[in-house]
Amino acid sequence: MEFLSAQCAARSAGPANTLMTLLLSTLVSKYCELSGEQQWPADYGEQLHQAGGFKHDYDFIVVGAGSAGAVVAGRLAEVSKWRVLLLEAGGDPPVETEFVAWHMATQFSKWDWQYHTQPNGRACMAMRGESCHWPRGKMLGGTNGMNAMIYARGTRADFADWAQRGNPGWDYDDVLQHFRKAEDLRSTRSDYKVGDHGVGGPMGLNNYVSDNEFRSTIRAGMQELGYGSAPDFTEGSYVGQMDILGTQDGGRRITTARSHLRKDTPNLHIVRDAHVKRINLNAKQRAESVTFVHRGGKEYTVRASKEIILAAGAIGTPQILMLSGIGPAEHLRSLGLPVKLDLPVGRNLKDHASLPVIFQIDKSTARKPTEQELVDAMYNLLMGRHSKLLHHEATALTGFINTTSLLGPNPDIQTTNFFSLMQSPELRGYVAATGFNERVAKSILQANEHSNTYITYLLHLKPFSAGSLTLQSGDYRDAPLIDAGYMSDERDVDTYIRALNIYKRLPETRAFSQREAALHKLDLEACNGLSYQSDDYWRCYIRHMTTTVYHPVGTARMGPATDPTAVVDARLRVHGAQGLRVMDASIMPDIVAANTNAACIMIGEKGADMIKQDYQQHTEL
Ligand SMILES: Cc1cc2nc3c(=O)[nH]c(=O)nc-3n(C[C@H](O)[C@H](O)[C@H](O)COP(=O)(O)OP(=O)(O)OC[C@H]3O[C@@H](n4cnc5c(N)ncnc54)[C@H](O)[C@@H]3O)c2cc1C
Repeated sequence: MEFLSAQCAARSAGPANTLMTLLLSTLVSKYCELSGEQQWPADYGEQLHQAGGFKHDYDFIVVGAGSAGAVVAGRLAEVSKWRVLLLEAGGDPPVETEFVAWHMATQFSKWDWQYHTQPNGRACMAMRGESCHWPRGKMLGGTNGMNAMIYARGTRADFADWAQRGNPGWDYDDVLQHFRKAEDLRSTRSDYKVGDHGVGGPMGLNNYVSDNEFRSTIRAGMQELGYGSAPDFTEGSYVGQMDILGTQDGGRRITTARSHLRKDTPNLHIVRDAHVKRINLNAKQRAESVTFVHRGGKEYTVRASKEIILAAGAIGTPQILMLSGIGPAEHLRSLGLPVKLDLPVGRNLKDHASLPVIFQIDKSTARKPTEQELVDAMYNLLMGRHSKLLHHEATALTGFINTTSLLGPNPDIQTTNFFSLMQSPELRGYVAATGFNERVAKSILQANEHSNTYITYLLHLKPFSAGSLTLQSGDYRDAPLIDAGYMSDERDVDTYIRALNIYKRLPETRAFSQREAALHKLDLEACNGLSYQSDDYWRCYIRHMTTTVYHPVGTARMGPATDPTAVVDARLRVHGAQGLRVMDASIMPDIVAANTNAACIMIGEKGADMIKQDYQQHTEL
């Protein structure tokens, strides 16, 4: 009572203040329940800290608890006689990672590695310093903890290409069983053909919760342009607009840390805040141990009797390999690092670029979100009711189109959609997180000043352009140098021009004109003098507005020993080394024509199965 009186001087004879106090303490305890330490497996780091060292060696050490690494560690630990150690540089995920509406909230926080690309005058030119921000998750669950959760496997053609490059066992029909092993399709819609998706696996998949009716405008507008809808994207041989599946259920995110790391696994030790510096190879190139820094202080070296598996992602894995002396010899020598194995680590970096196309809509009917709506959303969430925070406006609907042929089976552009009410805080958040320079940020927000806004992001699915990743020093704390490579091949610019010429016609459709849609002309200093919407204008627009859609892959590419671009073989073993494998986005021979998380989960499942086969172990649950 005293507390309330002091805060708001409410006159209460007693019962009102008592109830108010009860309400506040209920809200606080519900909030604390949303995300607590008890949800995750124990941190072995405390025991390590107390003991000052490890009590024994491990059979397997997995580096990185991300989309693939958590799967690998969880699956290996199913063999109860194996001792498995999982080292993760981050800690437990924050509460915002739980709910889909906050999927961008961890960017630029301590749960994000916060990488940036090198400016190169070809792309990212409307960003501050002409550099794109590349967020990567630093937590249990890795980037799966901060991603937009879209679940799409990739096309049959993607995996046929992987196999044809000399990687037996990676054709679509081979990898399908590993996708399905992880999957638990929870959607009750009739869209999904029985048997196409796995059921009963650990990773829950469902359609996003969304009541945003603008989805039907997008579907109708695209239909008028000749691009219809599709029920599912199982093999990627579909094109169309579809309500995609997500690694979430009812608006709550599911990461591989949640799906694959079980709390009651005594033979799996997980150490958080364990920043791996290097893998130590002996004279016979056998990976013997891992050296890491715990909690920013004490350094430990821990031995693996069987294998070490690197799953630190497309940036972390090549960095650790190079710091361990595995990489391009000349580059390592230039930094004074020892050369153990001369391999093209860090080359062949591929990413999906993303290009926002901005429309003003609903000029006469636009409205601002109210504070009351935000409060209601939080209150409903805490009370376990239907809440806007469980909605995913951005990606509930996704489109895949082929820009060269309306009927072409393999898409070259994917779209995700972002609808904002007038003067929306979400749009301001997006502009800040993407890192647009001041002039362009202001110009984007102008589109939202007096109207609602619709942004469609054009993702270029099969880029020819490739970049590279190198070290800036031999210090493990220094972020690597990233040349994203975007638009270094003119064919990628041409694909984008074709896509822009399709999407610029949306306002002409009946569906969009009913919503008073107009393409928003951005204030791009370098492009303003060019004829608006000409190919030259679009070229300039592309080079300025291109940013990442966060899918880097390929920096430790899979391929046979005869392939001079390959780092690991088809069983994911590092060429020339023993007891060392890579299992994460780095191994992709080429980027899949879909969001990359599903393929990373599959790589983790397949990689763990290959290890079990090699040691002739079967899963014991
Ligand atoms: C904002 C955003 C949105 C995205 N949206 C989608 C989407 O909707 N759908 C989709 O399919 N994909 C999406 N992606 C991409 C997808 O999430 C990634 O491709 C995938 O998570 C990569 O998995 P990984 O296992 O290779 O690496 P990660 O999941 O990044 O795991 C690597 C782990 O290793 C740890 N690590 C790194 N270095 C070290 C070190 N030195 N020592 C110890 N630990 C280390 C990291 O902290 C991390 O936990 C998105 C990505 C981002 C950033």
